[in-house]
Amino acid sequence: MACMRRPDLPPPPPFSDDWALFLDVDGTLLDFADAPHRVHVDPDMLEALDVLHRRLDGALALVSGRSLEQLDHLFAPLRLPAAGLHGLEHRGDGPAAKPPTPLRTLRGEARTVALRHPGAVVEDKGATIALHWRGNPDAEPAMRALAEAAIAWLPGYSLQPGDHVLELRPKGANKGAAVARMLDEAPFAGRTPVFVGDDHTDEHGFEAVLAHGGIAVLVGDRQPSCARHGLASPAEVRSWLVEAAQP
Ligand SMILES: O=P(O)(O)OC[C@H]1O[C@H](O[C@H]2O[C@H](CO)[C@@H](O)[C@H](O)[C@H]2O)[C@H](O)[C@@H](O)[C@@H]1O
Repeated sequence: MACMRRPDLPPPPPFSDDWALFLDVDGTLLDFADAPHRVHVDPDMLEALDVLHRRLDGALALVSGRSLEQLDHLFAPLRLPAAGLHGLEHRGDGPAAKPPTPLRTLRGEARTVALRHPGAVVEDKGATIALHWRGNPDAEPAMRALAEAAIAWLPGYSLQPGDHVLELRPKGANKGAAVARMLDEAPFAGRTPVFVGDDHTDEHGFEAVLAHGGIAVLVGDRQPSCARHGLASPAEVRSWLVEAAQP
């Protein structure tokens, strides 16, 4: 896949009712906040998502690093199709495996570090754990050191870098595999897939939709990227959705 520096990406083509729309959440639909629970969910965007979900006959999904539980809480009263934990969690699958003991040990140690660095956050998502330092960048070295030491005791786990965060999560699943899985099923199958995302983990989603003849839309200016279309910011994504939802 040719992933290049493309500084000036054109906006996505006009919205089409034959799309299957896959949307990343943080940094795409939502502006970043100092901590995961401090994000604001724009009510106009929620209404637009509801309209577009129905207009696409259900083929609109959230594809996020957050858990399904978090997504349903944030996007309530909507309960959209979704893949959580970077593709690890799918609706209808059984409960995720219990977190291994070293992950629970790490959680305790990371909470101690966070207490020493007010603003740092330990986000426990069950099978995965995210160590955040956006609210206190001084916590980054200690959080990194903890995560890097813990990974040696976590066979089957990998370190997932993100935006001011390092996550420990089971290997294997990614957003591209989640998109491919949904594209095999109704109501997504047979539609033109479109993935909108901002982060490194979204590149897997971009590759999956491009492999199906679809459209990849990068939010922001991270480079290099496989995306061939772009929107400048989450605010621009929200305006784009609200406009597309007009009758
Ligand atoms: O795949 P995404 O939907 O983009 O989720 C990626 C991670 O997003 C969240 O963390 C990020 O957003 C927080 C709120 O703005 C911010 O405080 C943090 O610095 C960002 O990394 C979420 O908390 C994670 O669980 C997701 O994996």
